[in-house]
Amino acid sequence: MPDLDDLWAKLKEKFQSELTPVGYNTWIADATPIALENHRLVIEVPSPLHKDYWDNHLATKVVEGVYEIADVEITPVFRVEGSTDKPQPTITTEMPKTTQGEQPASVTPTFMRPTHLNSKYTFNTFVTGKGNQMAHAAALVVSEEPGTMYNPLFFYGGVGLGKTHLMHAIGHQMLIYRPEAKVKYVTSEAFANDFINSIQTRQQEQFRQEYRSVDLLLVDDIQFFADKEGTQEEFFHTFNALYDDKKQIVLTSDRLPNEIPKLQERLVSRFKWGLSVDITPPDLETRIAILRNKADAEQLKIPDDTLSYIAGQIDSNIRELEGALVRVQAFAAMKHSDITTSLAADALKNLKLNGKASGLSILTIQNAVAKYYDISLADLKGKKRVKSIVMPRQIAMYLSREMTDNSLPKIGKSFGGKDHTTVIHAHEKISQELENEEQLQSDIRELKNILKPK
Ligand SMILES: Nc1ncnc2c1ncn2[C@@H]1O[C@H](COP(=O)(O)OP(=O)(O)OP(=O)(O)O)[C@@H](O)[C@H]1O
Repeated sequence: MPDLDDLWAKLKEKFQSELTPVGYNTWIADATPIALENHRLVIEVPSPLHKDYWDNHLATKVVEGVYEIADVEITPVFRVEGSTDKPQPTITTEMPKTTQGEQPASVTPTFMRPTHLNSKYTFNTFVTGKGNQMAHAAALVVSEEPGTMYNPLFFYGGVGLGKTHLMHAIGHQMLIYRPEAKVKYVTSEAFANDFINSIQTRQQEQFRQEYRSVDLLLVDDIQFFADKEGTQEEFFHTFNALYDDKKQIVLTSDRLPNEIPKLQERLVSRFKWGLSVDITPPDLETRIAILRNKADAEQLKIPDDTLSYIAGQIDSNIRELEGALVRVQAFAAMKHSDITTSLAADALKNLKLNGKASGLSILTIQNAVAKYYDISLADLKGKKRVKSIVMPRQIAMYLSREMTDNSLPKIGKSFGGKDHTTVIHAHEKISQELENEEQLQSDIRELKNILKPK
C-alpha cells in the first residue's frame, strides 16, 4: 500500500486541477485522510452534506485517482467527522475482496460486531406511493408478526428505490415491539466475507452460532451470491435453521431469485416460499413528498414549486433525487442565496453540463442495451464470454460511466458484482474502438438518443 500522506497530497493536486477553486475549497480542502488499509481508503469529511457529495460525485474520482497515482485498487469510505453512529452496513458493503496471496481482512469479523441499523431508515421517514405500497405493507406485517406470514420476505427492484431503507425499518420496528430481539443486518458480501474469515480463523462454530441464533436476519443485495458456491451452501443451511425455528428472514436483490445467475436452484425455490414484492420507481407526487420530508428534516426552506421542479428532473432513483436536493442546497450555500426554482435549475443544469444525464439509472441503460442487442438482461449482467454478449455488456458499462454519476465500484456491482477495474477496461476499450468503427459509433449514438431525458 502506498504512503497515505504522499497519496493524499497527489490526490489533492489532481482535484485542484480538475475542480473550480470554489468547488475545491468547498469539498476537498477540509477533508482528511484517516486510514489506508485492506484496500479501504477512509476519508473524514466535515458534514453529512459533504459525505453525500463525496459519495455521489467524488468517489469515482478517488478510485481512479488512486489507481492512476499508485496502481492500487481501493474502495473509498467517507465518514463524517466525530460521528459515533458508524454506518456499519455501508462499511461492510464495501469490504474489499481479498486478492490472491494476500491475507484476508484482519479486521474483526462482522459477525462479532453488533448490527447498527441506520437511524434514519424507519417507517416514519418512509414515504409510500404506488411503486412501494405493497412492499411497505408487507414490511409492516413482517415486523409485527415475524416468522409467520411471509417468510422469507423478498424485495426486488432497481437501484436506490428504498429496499435497504425498508429492511432497516423492519429491524427498528421489531426492536420497538421486542427490545430483546436479536436483529442482524448484513449485505450478501459481508456474509460471504464473514464466512471466509470464519474458515480462515477457525471460528466456523461461532459464525454459525451467531447467524443461526438471530430473530430477524436481513440480507441485502443477494444478487452478489452469484458465483459464490461455498457461501451459497452455508447460507442454505443458515436459511434452513432459521426457517425451521420460525425466525424471520428478509432478503433484497435487484432482480427476482430465478434471474440471479448461478444461484443454486434449491435457494431459488426457498426464496419463493414466502412473498416476493417488487419496488418500482415513484410517481411525481411521491417524489415531491419524499423531497418535502427530507427538506423538513433538514430544516431547509424550499418553496413547493421548487420541490416540484426538482422532482420533475429525476424520476427513477430516490438516491439521485436526494442527491439533487443536496446539490441545490450546496449551490445555494455557495451563492449565499435562498433556494428558488431558478437557482435549482441552475444547480441542476450544471449537473447536465457535466455530461451526466441526471436521473438515468444503470438499470435503465442495461435494459435499453439488452433490448437493442436482443439479449437477456441476465446475460448482459452475467459472465458469458461470447462476443455477442461481451460487446453489449461493455457498451452498457461504457454508457453507465458516461451518462450517470455512479462510481466505478457501483457500476461494477450492478453488473453482477464485477470489479471496478472491469468497468475501467470496458470504458477504455469502447472509447478506443469508437475512434474508428462506424457501426459502433452509430449504435452508441442511437442508444444515447434512446436514453436521453425526454
Ligand atoms: N419511499 C421512500 N421514502 C423516503 N426515502 C426513501 C424512500 N425510498 C428510498 N428512500 C431513500 O433513498 C435512498 C436510497 O434508498 P435505499 O438505499 O434503501 O435503496 P436500495 O433500493 O436499497 O438501493 P440499492 O439497490 O442501491 O441498494 C435512501 O437514502 C433512502 O432513505
